[in-house]
Amino acid sequence: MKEIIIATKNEGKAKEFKVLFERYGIKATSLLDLEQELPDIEETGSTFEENSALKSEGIANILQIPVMADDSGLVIDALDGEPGIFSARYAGEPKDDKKNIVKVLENLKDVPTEERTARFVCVLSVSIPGETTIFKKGYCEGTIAFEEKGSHGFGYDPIFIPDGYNQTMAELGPGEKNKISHRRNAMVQLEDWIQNLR
Ligand SMILES: O=c1nc[nH]c2c1ncn2[C@H]1C[C@H](O)[C@@H](COP(=O)(O)OP(=O)(O)OP(=O)(O)O)O1
Ligand SMILES: [Mg+2]
Repeated sequence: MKEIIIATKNEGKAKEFKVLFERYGIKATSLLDLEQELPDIEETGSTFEENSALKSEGIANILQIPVMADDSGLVIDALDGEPGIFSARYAGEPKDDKKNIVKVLENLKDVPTEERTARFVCVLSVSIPGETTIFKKGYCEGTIAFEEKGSHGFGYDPIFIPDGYNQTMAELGPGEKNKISHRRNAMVQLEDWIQNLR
């Protein structure tokens, strides 16, 4: 079976990539699956693209094989785009999904439904040693709920209601999420590259 390394230590992402790549007959291996302990890469960039490239290039340079990375986050209009690239550590270190959700709900407590628009953003980067890194960006539009609901997924899924639904991403579950997510929307743009993977 063909294999791709995903430079992530996020269990939720790793799980989704396994399912998304399985459809193409490819095994997605995350850093959580590797015996070799790889360094935590500091996300010091100022864009999703820069941070994704730091991860894919950093790990590709060490392993000397093709590596994909995902830098993603939640962009909320009423918060001028926050938490954005700071989504993982919005409520401080160490990163904590639950505290991040509490902080978003608190910041939006006086914001009415029609002004709670937001989108998930995912930038995928693929780095092959000796080649230029390629990027694909996917979005998922929605609104921020007034309370958390649902137990599937990870991160901000319990407070994100995708457009066209009246349940949160965490209520919808993986089958539906993998049809409409920002991650899926970025991945479909990589299909040609994926087909040529050896
Ligand atoms: O589908 C999603 N559903 C809910 N929340 C999500 C999603 N996608 C990204 N997010 C949130 C989680 C985290 O707060 C941040 C990603 O931060 P990001 O740096 O890309 O990932 P991370 O540090 O968790 O793992 P890693 O860098 O090892 O891939 O955006
Ligand atoms: Mg990260």
